[in-house]
Amino acid sequence: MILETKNINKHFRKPVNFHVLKDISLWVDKGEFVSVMGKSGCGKSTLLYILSTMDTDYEGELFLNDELISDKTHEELARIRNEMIGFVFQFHYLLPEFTVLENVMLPAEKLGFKSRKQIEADGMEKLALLGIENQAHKKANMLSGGQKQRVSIARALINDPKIIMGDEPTGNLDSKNSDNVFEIFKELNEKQDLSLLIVTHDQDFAKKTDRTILMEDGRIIKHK
Ligand SMILES: Nc1ncnc2c1ncn2[C@@H]1O[C@H](COP(=O)(O)OP(=O)(O)OP(=O)(O)O)[C@@H](O)[C@H]1O
Repeated sequence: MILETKNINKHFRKPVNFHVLKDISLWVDKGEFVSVMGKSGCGKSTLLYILSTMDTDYEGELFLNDELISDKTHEELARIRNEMIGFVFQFHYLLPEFTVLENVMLPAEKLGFKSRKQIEADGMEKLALLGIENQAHKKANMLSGGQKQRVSIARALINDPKIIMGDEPTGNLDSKNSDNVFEIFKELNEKQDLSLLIVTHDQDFAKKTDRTILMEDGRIIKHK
């Protein structure tokens, strides 16, 4: 399994004690494309922060690629996260004054394994994969919403992650661009054997994934 949790519980302590995630046990198989749905406020983003190792304040066990990682240090988690996980958010968080290519290169430069030349070549390869290599040298703020989201997917792919996690990556797009992002995910899933876990409010998007995890009030109520 690429991702697994056993009995994850989380409480927000302030302003009052609030049991936000309750006994969350889930899994994503290698090569699986899974969506997460549930009403606003049910805990999807909170869960994604934990799964993506950015939040470590919880009880329970988290496994990535069959390795227990809930007991790792912050430094170890930063390395694991950079190597294993790609993120796509609702808002793209591109640096507007940087070029498209520079934005895509950032996570690889942070990891520091490769030369700048190699990272540049990899960045161009990812942009080509998403059909936007001709935008590489434009400033990020010059692009349309759909193009920006494709850049953020290229950025998520730069370190060849094992899994892509998304928090409403199509939430800010019109239906045409939304379909386009789904097709990109599907192609990465099929051709590159990439696993995906995508939080979405979009029924049509969720229906097309291999499986939908349904949440309600901090619990998982359905795995299929
Ligand atoms: N830092 C915090 N402190 C206290 N409560 C919080 C905090 N962050 C989120 N919450 C509460 O936890 C619950 C779950 O929030 P979360 O953002 O995970 O929901 P969500 O399912 O992602 O919602 P949406 O679909 O609207 O993005 C909500 O009731 C929210 O108000």
